[in-house]
Amino acid sequence: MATHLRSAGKKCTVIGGSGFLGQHMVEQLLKKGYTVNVFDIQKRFDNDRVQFFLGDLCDKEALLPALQGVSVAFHCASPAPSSDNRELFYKVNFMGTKAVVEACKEAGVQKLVLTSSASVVFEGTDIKNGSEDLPYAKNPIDYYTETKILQEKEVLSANDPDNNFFTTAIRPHGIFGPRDPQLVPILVQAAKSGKMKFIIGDGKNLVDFTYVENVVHGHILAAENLQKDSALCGKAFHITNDEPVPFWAFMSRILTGLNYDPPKYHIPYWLAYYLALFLSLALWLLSPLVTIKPTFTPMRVALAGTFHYYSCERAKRDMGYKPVVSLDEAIDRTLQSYPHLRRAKA
Ligand SMILES: NC(=O)C1=CN([C@@H]2O[C@H](COP(=O)(O)OP(=O)(O)OC[C@H]3O[C@@H](n4cnc5c(N)ncnc54)[C@H](O)[C@@H]3O)[C@@H](O)[C@H]2O)C=CC1
Ligand SMILES: CC(C)=CCC[C@@H](C)[C@H]1CC[C@H]2C3=C(CC[C@]12C)[C@@]1(C)CCC(=O)C[C@@H]1CC3
Repeated sequence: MATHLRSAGKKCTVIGGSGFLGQHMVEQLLKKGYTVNVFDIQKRFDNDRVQFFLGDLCDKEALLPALQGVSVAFHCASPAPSSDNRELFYKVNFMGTKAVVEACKEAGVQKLVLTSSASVVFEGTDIKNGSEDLPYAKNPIDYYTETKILQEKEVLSANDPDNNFFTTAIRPHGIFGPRDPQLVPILVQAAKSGKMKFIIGDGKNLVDFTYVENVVHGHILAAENLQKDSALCGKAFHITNDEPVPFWAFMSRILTGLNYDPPKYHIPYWLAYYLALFLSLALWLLSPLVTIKPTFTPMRVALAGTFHYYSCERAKRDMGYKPVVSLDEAIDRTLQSYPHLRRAKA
């Protein structure tokens, strides 16, 4: 059945709809004929076709009005990974997700689609074409990932066909695209301050970077295929561009596309990792006196220096997923969307 027919008359709520992924979700859902509510702690855009509900997702009572008459809830809210705030991650990603599940059940929402992360299985060592059968990381790379694991377990175990409540989780990796506040802006900031001179390791490590529209496509397919007895119930799915790319080739392409020099000197992975670890320990000791956010954290070094790419075969098989925008096209569109970050040519 054509997607627009299946989605006719569907009402959904995007929790975290003011964020980078959330805003792209809203745009595509509207295009596909959904009626869209946004629930978020902040309002970051205006759209007459969207009903906004401002509130904290940890508060079940605040969530309930946003979920009335809704058949699908997309939960893509999270504190930013760079906030590095353990209590906040635990409160929002774990306790808050429990409140989301409870509120969905109470409001009679039938489907809950969580935005998880492929990092839930990443421990800082190589993963090549990893499937969803990999175990959750025993030693997650940071507090953010630790609570993404708790969150995913909470949502998947809430799948309850007897009570007409179905859940699934999408695990994207390295989302990028127009309006992303993380990847390109952080990279350009690092280049401006002369910190993008080194390639960590030999530069051959393959990584998934996933264009935001492909991630959105995966979420919408998940919602439309999630139903009683479907293979999606209570399961997680990798959504990638299906084109793993050397991490440093991707970074170099973004940098050169914005007129910055690509990194060219190599630094051994272990040296970069221990330098970053030493720096974060030093900054932690100094934290009562000064707050400095380092560009190179042990987590970022691990992400930049190891293989970590994932198979999306399960999503292809069970929901008919196929990336809709190629990596080349995605990079071009992304570069064009950041004219303000482009360095003027000398
Ligand atoms: N950006 C990436 O590369 C990846 C992101 N993800 C996941 O995708 C989801 C979306 O990420 P982004 O769009 O990049 O983040 P974002 O920071 O742009 O958006 C998150 C949104 O959640 C909202 N939010 C945070 N705490 C809230 C609360 N207590 N109550 C209500 N709303 C709250 C924020 O206001 C924001 O609008 C997150 O769950 C993230 O963990 C997963 C893999 C990779
Ligand atoms: C080495 C360096 C300073 C690179 C700059 C780019 C980084 C800011 C990004 C490269 C990989 C990205 C990534 C995430 C955030 C931004 C990067 C570190 C996530 C941690 C975002 C949240 C997730 O769930 C996993 C992502 C993995 C990749």
